[in-house]
Amino acid sequence: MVQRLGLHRKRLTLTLLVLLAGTAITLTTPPLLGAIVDAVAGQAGRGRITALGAGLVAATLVGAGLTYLGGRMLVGLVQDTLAGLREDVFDAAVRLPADTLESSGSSDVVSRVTGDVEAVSEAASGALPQITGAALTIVLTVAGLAVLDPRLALAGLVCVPFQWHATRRFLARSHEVYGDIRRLESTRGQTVIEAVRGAETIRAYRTQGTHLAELAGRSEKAIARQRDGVRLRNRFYGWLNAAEFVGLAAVLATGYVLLGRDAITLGTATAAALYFHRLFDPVGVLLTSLDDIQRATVGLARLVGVTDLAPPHGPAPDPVRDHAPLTAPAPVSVPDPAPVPREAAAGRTPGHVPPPDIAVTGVSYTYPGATRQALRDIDLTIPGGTTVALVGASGSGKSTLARLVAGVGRPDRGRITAGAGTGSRYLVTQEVHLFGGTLADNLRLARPDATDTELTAALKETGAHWALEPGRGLGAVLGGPDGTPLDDGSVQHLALTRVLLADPPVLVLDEPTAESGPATGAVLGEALARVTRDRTSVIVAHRLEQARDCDHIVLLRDGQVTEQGTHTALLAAAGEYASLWRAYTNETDHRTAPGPSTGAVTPGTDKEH
Ligand SMILES: Nc1ncnc2c1ncn2[C@@H]1O[C@H](COP(=O)(O)OP(=O)(O)OP(=O)(O)O)[C@@H](O)[C@H]1O
Repeated sequence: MVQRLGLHRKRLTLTLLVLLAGTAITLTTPPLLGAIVDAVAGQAGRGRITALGAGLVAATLVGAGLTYLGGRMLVGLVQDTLAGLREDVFDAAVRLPADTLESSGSSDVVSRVTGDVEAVSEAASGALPQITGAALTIVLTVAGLAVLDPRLALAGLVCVPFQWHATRRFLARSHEVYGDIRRLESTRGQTVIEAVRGAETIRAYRTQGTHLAELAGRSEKAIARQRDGVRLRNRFYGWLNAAEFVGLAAVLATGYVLLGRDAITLGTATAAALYFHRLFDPVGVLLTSLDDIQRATVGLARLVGVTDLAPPHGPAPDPVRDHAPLTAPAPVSVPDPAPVPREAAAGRTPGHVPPPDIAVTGVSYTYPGATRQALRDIDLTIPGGTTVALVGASGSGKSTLARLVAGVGRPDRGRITAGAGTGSRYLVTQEVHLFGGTLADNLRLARPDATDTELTAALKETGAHWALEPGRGLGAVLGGPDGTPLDDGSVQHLALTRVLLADPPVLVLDEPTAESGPATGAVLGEALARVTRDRTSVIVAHRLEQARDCDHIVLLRDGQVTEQGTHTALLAAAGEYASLWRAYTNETDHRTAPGPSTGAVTPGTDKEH
């Protein structure tokens, strides 16, 4: 912030000069009033009194005008600086590592880029000009009071110990209280967002009561802490009022004594009391602004926290080491996150960047807070350009391994490499989103510079002809309140088309083919075959049919690899995969619609990661 203000040094100097001039001119009014009192008491001529009166009016008008102008200039300067800060924060937020976003919760980041920016913005545009004006007024008024009569200035200092005590007590507690308030508000927001996102699941499991109770508990905690904040402020203001009372009483009593001894004139005593009274406002503003400053520093700390978390700009990081950053701005569960290397995007010939080998060496992983390892000592080699299917019962670790390969999260032990620092990995998760906007907008998320012809070609290549039918097309608005709703299968079809546009060398797909609508299982299967061509792909295969068509199959159980090989080899080995396949084919023989989940226990798709 200070660095950004430094960029406008000349503007800042001019602003401070205008404010200084305004304050200095305004401060001539008490001595002018004192001179009028003396002129009246000494029965001076009407001409002198009129001249003094005219001077008073002129000083008031010019002082007020300059102070107003200086304030406007300062607000403009601060707003320009804050606009830059907002851009920095937003830029950093969209580059946050995906697992950082997931572990801190999206509402925390949202509250940082909205509530916290707002707190800083309010303080900077409201409090900062006031504080600057107040500080100038205090310095010049105390100087004026000392020039008028140092004894009266000393008398006024009686109020300082009261203000000191009040401020120290306030500062000692307020940082903690305001920090708590913002944190509690953010967890309350998180509960609401989670409940809205998981509304279907909550209804299905009839846990509305538990969620409401949790929300009520969090709200009560936030309100109780807000009450503490109000109490703290009230006590602080009470002490400030007492300080003003004691100080003014001391100045008036000293003036009375000095006047009695003829040491000062009535005009000087009047000017001193006016000067002191004039200090009330700026001192009050300065000390009560501490309130805003405290809230702003809490907000600023959280904003800087966001910019510190984000990886620095520069060459695209290797997602395995540095986590895959998000490319789309909003939701946490953005399905296709990793950026596309420029060469790949520009060249866009499949295989332009040679698909690298993937090596998984001794990888173990435990979710934060979990007691059981989700993955144990996994060793895998996936040759470049081949497609590997991960199969296994629900909870065996397929999604966890897929996400680690995609660079979302780091293994606790072991390492995963995908070529020597080559390009990025592209993840399509179970939660594919339709973003508000046209079909073209939704596709260009993967490659912003794609032409309409390229978008159309990609749709045709993945067999998404339904998207180009009359009444639809690239300009059709999808998602949002005015958009055409799309079924899950079609949304996934578009996600697969995006893969083609992004053209990543490594592709990770988790549950990419839930069929529905015009995008049937067969159509999606063909699209999948097309998008995995010429890349190294890892597919979480929930239906064994998908696994059969892959080059290599890896069977997981309890976080460990129990079998691996081609479909034919695994059938010949007559092990666990072979019996799963038998069970699967028997079952599909008895059904008209294809396939159950390989997750034999619970095939749920609303599991949260
Ligand atoms: N966010 C999480 N926090 C804690 N534990 C988790 C989390 N996600 C998954 N797990 C646990 O890690 C283990 C592996 O889960 P994972 O989702 O990788 O299995 P999966 O084989 O993909 O299952 P499914 O077929 O149901 O998607 C399971 O025991 C699961 O309960």
